[in-house]
Amino acid sequence: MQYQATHLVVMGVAGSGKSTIAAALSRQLGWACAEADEFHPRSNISKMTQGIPLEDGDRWPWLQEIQDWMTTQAAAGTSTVLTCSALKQTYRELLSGADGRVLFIHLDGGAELISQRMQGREGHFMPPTLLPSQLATLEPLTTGELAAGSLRLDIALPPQEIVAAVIAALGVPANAATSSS
Ligand SMILES: Nc1ncnc2c1ncn2[C@@H]1O[C@H](COP(=O)(O)OP(=O)(O)OP(=O)(O)O)[C@@H](O)[C@H]1O
Ligand SMILES: O=C(O)[C@H](O)[C@@H](O)[C@H](O)[C@H](O)CO
Repeated sequence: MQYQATHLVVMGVAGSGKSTIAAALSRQLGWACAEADEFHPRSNISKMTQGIPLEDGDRWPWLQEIQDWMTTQAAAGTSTVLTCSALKQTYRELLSGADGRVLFIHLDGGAELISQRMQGREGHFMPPTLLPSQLATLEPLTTGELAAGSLRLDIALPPQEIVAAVIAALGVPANAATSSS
């Protein structure tokens, strides 16, 4: 099947490096970039800021908005890079309903490393105390999802190696990926 657009959903728990990797991928591929956190209603941000984990009911309308955004971009022939936790397979199924080819890039790593990174950053609404619930909710990519082209990458690698691995796996035409970092 020929797709008009590809959507790379950079997924994983809070603090796994989604924003860092998505920004670099978007820069190198020249694709539009969006942060799923910008689609959350104020009530979701308020909950998380208070250290209260989101539930399915908080996430469905938010995920639908993100799916709609991807479809709008695809209608204009625009490929995208998105950050989105996409913790459960059912959430990924909803996102995969967007027009275009939807691939997930799971930034996978251990609790200790992610916790250290969350504690090392400043000015973010997400408290490190929510990491255990994020990890408990996470459903790793299934063999079916991996066979369909989604990828799991180890966040112990430096960002430039993660980005290079994604671009190599995508097999994008040489003119779509630039050498700038
Ligand atoms: N591969 C990496 N190696 C070293 N440090 C990294 C790597 N990826 C991200 N970081 C650092 O880890 C911290 C968390 O990364 P980032 O904010 O991109 O995660 P996130 O998944 O977008 O978080 P959130 O979902 O909570 O917004 C940042 O300080 C970032 O600079
Ligand atoms: O599904 C969720 O619980 C949320 O999307 C969280 O993962 C955060 O919004 C994000 O990671 C920012 O820290």
